[in-house]
Amino acid sequence: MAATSTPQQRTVGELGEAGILELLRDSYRGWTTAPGVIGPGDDAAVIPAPGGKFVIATDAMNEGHHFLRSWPSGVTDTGYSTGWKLAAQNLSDMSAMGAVPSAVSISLAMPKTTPVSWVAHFGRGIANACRWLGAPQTVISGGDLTRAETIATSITATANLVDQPILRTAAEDVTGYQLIHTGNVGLAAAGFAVASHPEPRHLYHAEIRALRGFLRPRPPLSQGPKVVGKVSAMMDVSDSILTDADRLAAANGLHAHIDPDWTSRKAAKFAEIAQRYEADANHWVLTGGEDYGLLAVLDPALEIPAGWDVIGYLTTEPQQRPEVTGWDHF
Ligand SMILES: Nc1ncnc2c1ncn2[C@@H]1O[C@H](COP(=O)(O)OP(=O)(O)O)[C@@H](O)[C@H]1O
Ligand SMILES: Cc1ncc(C[n+]2csc(CCOP(=O)(O)OP(=O)(O)O)c2C)c(N)n1
Ligand SMILES: [Mg+2]
Repeated sequence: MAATSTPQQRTVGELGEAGILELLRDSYRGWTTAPGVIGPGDDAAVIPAPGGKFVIATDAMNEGHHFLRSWPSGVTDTGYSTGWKLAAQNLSDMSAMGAVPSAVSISLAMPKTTPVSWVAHFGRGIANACRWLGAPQTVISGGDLTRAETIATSITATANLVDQPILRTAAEDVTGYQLIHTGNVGLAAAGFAVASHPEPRHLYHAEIRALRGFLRPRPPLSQGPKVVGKVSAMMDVSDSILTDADRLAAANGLHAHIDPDWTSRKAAKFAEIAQRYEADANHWVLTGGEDYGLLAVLDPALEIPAGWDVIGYLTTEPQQRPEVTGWDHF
């Protein structure tokens, strides 16, 4: 190791692959084993799937497109928030199928100049998201480590079904069914505005809350498995209410009507921040992504599950939409 650098300045280039792996293993110590599990260290891991089938999905977060280490507003991320958010969004996809997470496999590509502390915080963020979001049974099963010009991360998550999976397409005709939602909405978009502000400024409590929602989202993980057998279709909201409600509706050959009163009620919470950032809070609620709430389709004859809001309904009538309804990478 170079004698010239302090622990804070050390980079992964000084550690080498084996050293980085050791560091990562250390940062999520205690998360790599469980009964019946063969964890990191072999060519692949072995994870129990008691139902005979399991749920699996991948989501990536790349520097410059999903996160920055240093935002224009002066807000910085040690790596912890990136790890947290990467885990959160993958666990959210599991919950949106009505499943309980079983494992996450982590891919990390980064420049040689990446601080060692970034990697340690990244690993800690993943483990802590699993713990505090209510998925402490999740095993960190391993991953992959490579070099790249900027940091590129992804997680492949697996989960076990509690019963049948909840798909985007319902088994029955859902015309006139209610659209229900649980979780945050508009909060991450407000936080994105705060983080992106071109210069540092004093942040008020509501802005710090929004920032936290953007950097470390809190998907309502327990709600997905809880509504199995109750809702007819479901997905999580990563891109925006409008984009994702339209996707859910289209998967059922329908259109999504979103209640303007619900939008205004949600937007009212962001009135002050929106004013400060010369933004439209309604727009944050409808077109902002990254809150990872759940959107589901419910038979109007059924009781609204606790913690969910009715936000609209499915209809055969096409709906008016703004030109841009949400996030699109391309
Ligand atoms: N590179 C890929 N190869 C194959 N399928 C993909 C790829 N990228 C995305 N998909 C699939 O396309 C669908 C939509 O992806 P995405 O919009 O990322 O979903 P989500 O919002 O749930 O993360 C998913 O079923 C996903 O598995
Ligand atoms: C540096 C930076 N620029 C822009 C954004 C905003 N942003 C990036 S991805 C995204 C939405 C969802 O991401 P995606 O990768 O499409 O998730 P998926 O649909 O696959 O779950 C948003 C609003 C951000 N988080 N960070
Ligand atoms: Mg995806």
